[in-house]
Amino acid sequence: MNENEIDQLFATIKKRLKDMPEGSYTVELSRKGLGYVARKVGEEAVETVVASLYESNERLVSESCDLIYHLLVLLAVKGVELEDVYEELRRRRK
Ligand SMILES: N=c1c2ncn([C@@H]3O[C@H](COP(=O)(O)OP(=O)(O)OP(=O)(O)O)[C@@H](O)[C@H]3O)c2ncn1[C@@H]1O[C@H](COP(=O)(O)O)[C@@H](O)[C@H]1O
Repeated sequence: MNENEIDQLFATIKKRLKDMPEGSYTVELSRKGLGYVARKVGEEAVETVVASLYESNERLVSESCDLIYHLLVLLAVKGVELEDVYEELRRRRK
């Protein structure tokens, strides 16, 4: 399978949540609970908006990475597969 960066990151996140190694930020985040992870997604979304309006494209790229990472952790914590998201995107394709 031709895995992209997002597929690879999601696989790593799921592995961290399965193995629960110490020192992993993903594990640290998941231990704080669903509400905390969900709030982090909201916080990173706001930071992405601020970067797009008031900062550089470099900052926008950086905040987008934070947003994507935290969204992937949220999906993994909820047990949603990235493939389900891809499928929905394909369903919407015109
Ligand atoms: N892509 C990421 C990634 N993007 C962002 N972050 C973390 O998200 C945090 C950004 O949020 P903040 O700026 O709010 O940071 P913070 O103040 O430390 O966070 P809080 O105290 O508010 O929770 C930083 O600590 C970053 O390290 C990430 N942490 C991990 N990854 C990747 O996820 C995979 C698993 O990482 P570990 O779980 O650390 O092994 C690896 O491939 C990593 O490269």
